[in-house]
Amino acid sequence: MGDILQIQGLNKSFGGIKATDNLTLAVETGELHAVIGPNGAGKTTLISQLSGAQRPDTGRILFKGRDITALPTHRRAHLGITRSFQITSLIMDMSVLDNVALALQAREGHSFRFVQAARSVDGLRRKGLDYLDRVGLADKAEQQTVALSHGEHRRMELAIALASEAELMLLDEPMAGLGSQESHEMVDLLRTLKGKHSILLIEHDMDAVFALADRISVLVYGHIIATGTPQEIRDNEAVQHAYLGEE
Ligand SMILES: Nc1ncnc2c1ncn2[C@@H]1O[C@H](COP(=O)(O)OP(=O)(O)OP(=O)(O)O)[C@@H](O)[C@H]1O
Repeated sequence: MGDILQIQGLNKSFGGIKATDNLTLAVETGELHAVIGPNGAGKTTLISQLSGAQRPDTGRILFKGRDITALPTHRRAHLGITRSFQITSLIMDMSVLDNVALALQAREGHSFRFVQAARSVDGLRRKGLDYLDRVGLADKAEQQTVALSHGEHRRMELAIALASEAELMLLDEPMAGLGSQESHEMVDLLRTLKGKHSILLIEHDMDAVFALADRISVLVYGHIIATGTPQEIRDNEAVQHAYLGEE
């Protein structure tokens, strides 16, 4: 299938701290690739460089073979890369359906100011409801977003990510703050995306990571120390050492 994303020799420092240290990693088309690592390993800094929120000092990022290292976030989004969860995009005083409608409009390149008019268009409304249905929120469509629970907000974020129809989804800690029942539901939802989108998942919940990932890369001090299947990562001594070292 080939690689949808190639990260080549990426470096990013903050003062004396090397948050990204000669990082090389590839995400195969259609795979769910998780990046795990101890606190402060550089996961957020990596995803920020992939979304375009931060610029690497050196190194290259290729999306479908094209060098996107210097492109701003909106250009990357247009090419088919979306980042979700950690930077929330929900507008709390709008309805649940309007939030999804906004994402659909953004994809189609309309101005957000026309959301009311556009929502009345049957097609957009139907599509929005369809995405909400896929995350189990169709019955909440007309509610104010602020009235929903944290778990429901996370599912809304997923609906918005789906509405972007991105080929590459950067999922930044989708389980954060979820209870165990909600986490299970989120894992089930994310499983339904497998194969349809290429996914780079950053997540602290190891049960979720090992349940979902096709491959896992382990980041320590900004550097990938191992990449492999969940079983290979479980059995890897350097990985065990890195985690045991943390505890
Ligand atoms: N803007 C910044 N200025 C200075 N140092 C930073 C900045 N952003 C990140 N760092 C440092 O870079 C390192 C990597 O941070 P990063 O947040 O990417 O790690 P992380 O793996 O996402 O951590 P966590 O799992 O706790 O979210 C840390 O030492 C952090 O303190």
